[in-house]
Amino acid sequence: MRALILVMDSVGIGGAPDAQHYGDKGADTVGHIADACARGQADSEVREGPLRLPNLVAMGLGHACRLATGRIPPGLDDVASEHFQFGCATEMSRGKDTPSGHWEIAGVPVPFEWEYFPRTRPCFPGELTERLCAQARLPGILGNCHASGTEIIAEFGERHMQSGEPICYTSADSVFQIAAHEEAFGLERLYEVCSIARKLVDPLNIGRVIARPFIGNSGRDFKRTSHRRDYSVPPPGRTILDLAESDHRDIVSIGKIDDIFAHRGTGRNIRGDGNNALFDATLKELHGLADGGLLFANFVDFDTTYGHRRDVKGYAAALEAFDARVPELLDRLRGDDLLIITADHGCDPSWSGTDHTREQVPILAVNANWTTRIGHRTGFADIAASVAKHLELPPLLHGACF
Ligand SMILES: O=P(O)(O)O[C@H]1O[C@H](CO)[C@@H](O)[C@H]1O
Ligand SMILES: [Mn+2]
Ligand SMILES: [Mn+2]
Repeated sequence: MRALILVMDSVGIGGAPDAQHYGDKGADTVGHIADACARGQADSEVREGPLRLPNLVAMGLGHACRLATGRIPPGLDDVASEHFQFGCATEMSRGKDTPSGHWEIAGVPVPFEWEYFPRTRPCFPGELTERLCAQARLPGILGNCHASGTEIIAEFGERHMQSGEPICYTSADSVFQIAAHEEAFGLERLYEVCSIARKLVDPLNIGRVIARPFIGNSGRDFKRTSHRRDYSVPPPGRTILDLAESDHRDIVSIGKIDDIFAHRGTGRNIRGDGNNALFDATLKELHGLADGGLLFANFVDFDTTYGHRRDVKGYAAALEAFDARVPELLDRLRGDDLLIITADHGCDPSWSGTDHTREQVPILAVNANWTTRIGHRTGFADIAASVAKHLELPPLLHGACF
């Protein structure tokens, strides 16, 4: 009896009742990708035609979409197998960011409002910039605005390599992001600057500082590397990971889960460069996961490589690639294991801007002993509540078991 939570980062399914407060009314990551595919607008060298996700659809993805928005997106209308349970969930936390989504999945909705940096230029308070430069011995910073991470390194990367000023930017999330060249500036040096920044933004109630290292020689070929690191504040309550740790369970975190939970209760952490490598790591670690253990994985490419880049074709291909690997996972499950595939927020690649979108998320579950319908859940915390019950851990403060 083990439990697995797989988060497809940003794979929202639309229909958030409060989406209009975020400027996201109508945003629908999976739905709009499926629409573009059906129109033949997502054909590429690696895929073509309608969106094909036979395995996730068999798990109930199409029906989860219908629960959220009232319609099954084109291509996802096959029957769900009775071996699986499906549902959808609205988020209770007010942030549509990665930590808020993951913490809520883990049983801790965010009870407060994050602070955000304004859409001005400069976006960071002068005092913060001055302190950072003084404490980290920097000649200055570049950027100092809201930006897309790939666009801003193309714009300022070369100047950064010459001057040694890191590129600092933010987004609609509560983040202070620092991009620097891995060789010219140095990876360890970047991490050091981020640690200093983390302390400086603590009193400002900023959720994360993010190191964004890149390589390359010019604006035309700069490429971000997998050495990204997130400096998050710890979750504001006991998560399913904390419960499992207190009970000495075997815990494995895959990908950036470890950073998102500020290394609390995250057990053995395995990194991987891209969704495929993360899937390999998930399969490998599942093999060694002890009875009563918990595996928590994040698949970041959907969000970082396609959602924020507003790359519909790439996102469609990434969904199909993930889907194609689902049977490998199902084959390796034991009869009494619980698997939940879900998401933390949306990032509709057809939407304006480059930020996340407020959406509902799918809950696709497999557990041989379950017959209950998951249906429409208020709050992602029902996932943790159900995992706690399954693993025979004490109940969490929030959430109701499916
Ligand atoms: O544009 P990039 O650098 O990918 O940044 C994105 O990634 C951040 C953290 O996930 C988000 O806040 C968003 O701004
Ligand atoms: Mn995310
Ligand atoms: Mn993101």
